[in-house]
Amino acid sequence: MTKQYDVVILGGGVAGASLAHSLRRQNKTVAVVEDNLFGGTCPNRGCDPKKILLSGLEITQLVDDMQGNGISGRVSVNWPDLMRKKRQYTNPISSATQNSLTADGVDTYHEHAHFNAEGLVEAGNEQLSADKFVIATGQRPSIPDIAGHQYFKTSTDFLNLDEMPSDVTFIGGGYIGFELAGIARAAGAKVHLIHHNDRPLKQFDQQLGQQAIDHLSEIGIDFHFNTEVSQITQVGAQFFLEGDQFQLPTDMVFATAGRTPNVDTLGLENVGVNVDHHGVVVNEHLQTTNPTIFAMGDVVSTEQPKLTPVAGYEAGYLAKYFGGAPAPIAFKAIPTMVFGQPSLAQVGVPASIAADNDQYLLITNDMHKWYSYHRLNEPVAKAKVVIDRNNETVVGATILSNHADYLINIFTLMINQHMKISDFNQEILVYPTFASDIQYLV
Ligand SMILES: Cc1cc2nc3c(=O)[nH]c(=O)nc-3n(C[C@H](O)[C@H](O)[C@H](O)COP(=O)(O)OP(=O)(O)OC[C@H]3O[C@@H](n4cnc5c(N)ncnc54)[C@H](O)[C@@H]3O)c2cc1C
Ligand SMILES: NC(=O)c1ccc[n+]([C@@H]2O[C@H](COP(=O)([O-])OP(=O)(O)OC[C@H]3O[C@@H](n4cnc5c(N)ncnc54)[C@H](O)[C@@H]3O)[C@@H](O)[C@H]2O)c1
Repeated sequence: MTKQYDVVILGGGVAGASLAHSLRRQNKTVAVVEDNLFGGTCPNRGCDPKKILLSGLEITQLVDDMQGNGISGRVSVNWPDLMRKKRQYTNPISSATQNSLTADGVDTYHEHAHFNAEGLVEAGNEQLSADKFVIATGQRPSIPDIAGHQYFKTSTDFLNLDEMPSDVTFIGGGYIGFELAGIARAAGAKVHLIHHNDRPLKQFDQQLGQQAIDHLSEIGIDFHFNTEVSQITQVGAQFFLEGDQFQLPTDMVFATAGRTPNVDTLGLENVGVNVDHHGVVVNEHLQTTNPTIFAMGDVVSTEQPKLTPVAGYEAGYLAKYFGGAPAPIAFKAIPTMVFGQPSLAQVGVPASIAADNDQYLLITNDMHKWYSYHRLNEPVAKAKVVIDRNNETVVGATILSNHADYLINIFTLMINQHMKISDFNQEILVYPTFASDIQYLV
């Protein structure tokens, strides 16, 4: 028998679960179909577990930085213990998310969802019909198609490692490669990061990106740029990576070469939903080429970065749109950050654009001797701030520092609220803090 809903959501991740709760507040009948862990990537195998493991890097680095400045004696990461803490956090997530949906009146199906030839969603033995369907199936790690690709591990495997191997290699120098490399290094592994060109972290300011790489090289990460790995072979307990004039033995190799939208097994050809290389094609209402089917979160092919707050924002948009608000979706400036020691964060107009345009004033500061950074002996702390000369507002910022997260969020507020620098400087902020330093940065 076919079950009828107002809205059926494919994927119970960040976007799917959030939309389902919002629609229940409008008294809509809702079903969520999830084939893996409810809660999706971020809390189970992404942002949150990663950041628990990152605490090993934060704490060991802080203690290292302070040696000879009132702190003596090193600390080390106990990986199995840190992993236990991570699992204490992640293990309950899926059932808690599913229970919370059910308690809110959402029907949940723990099945793989796909559209059948009749245009209904099949979830195991059930057929689900709806006024509107929403695709929120996210992305999965891309595995480079090379000989021996079966030996690749993924970020999901990394975030669940019982033991940290002595020697690990990441192929792909983006967010995930850099973040996991820092975590592995702090846990005592010899770390290699291989990137196929000379422009890793391509979304970020090149100069500050290079300074992050210089620092990570100093703490022992081996970077191999302009290097294509074409083959992986297993030799005993190790893996042997080979490319043109390149050979590297390693204990474990991780594919961190991007992510692929989960669209291939959804039966989208049955319902006339167009996809491209980046995901589901949508219009300014997140509506696909089939007017009854919408898409949101990581699975959509849009220029916005694929991040948890973006997925949540899109879910919020669709809840309002389904509730009768007709405005197209609009995005403000979205901050992004590679977590590490230091972290690299960016929002708004990039420094590279500002440097060639008279409309903008580009202010660059080395802050590592400033009081807040000096106090903790931070080795690297730099900022590039872009100011619009026409109205004296901040329009862009890139920060390289252990505390970039604090600063980038404040710059995001200033940018999106079009706050004049003179108004910001009138605020009385807690001193001495990284936030109060912003008044010296602009
Ligand atoms: C290692 C890592 C670290 C990250 N760190 C950060 C970070 O620090 N900050 C940040 O903002 N973002 C981070 N992200 C990105 C963030 O996790 C995603 O942007 C976010 O999870 C997207 O939410 P979503 O709901 O669109 O997709 P997801 O959370 O991936 O949810 C999609 C769900 O759909 C399910 N699904 C897929 N196909 C089907 C199907 N056919 N039927 C039923 N269910 C299906 C999946 O199992 C999944 O649960 C990270 C990602 C990774 C991998
Ligand atoms: N802190 C965060 O917010 C955060 C953290 C992790 C992930 N994410 C999200 O997850 C997405 C995916 O992250 P990612 O790091 O996997 O992808 P990415 O696109 O950021 O980086 C992958 C890199 O690998 C390179 N590459 C591709 N094929 C390669 C090959 N064969 N050999 C060597 N290098 C290769 C690409 O040029 C690219 O620079 C991000 O775009 C982001 O949306 C966000």
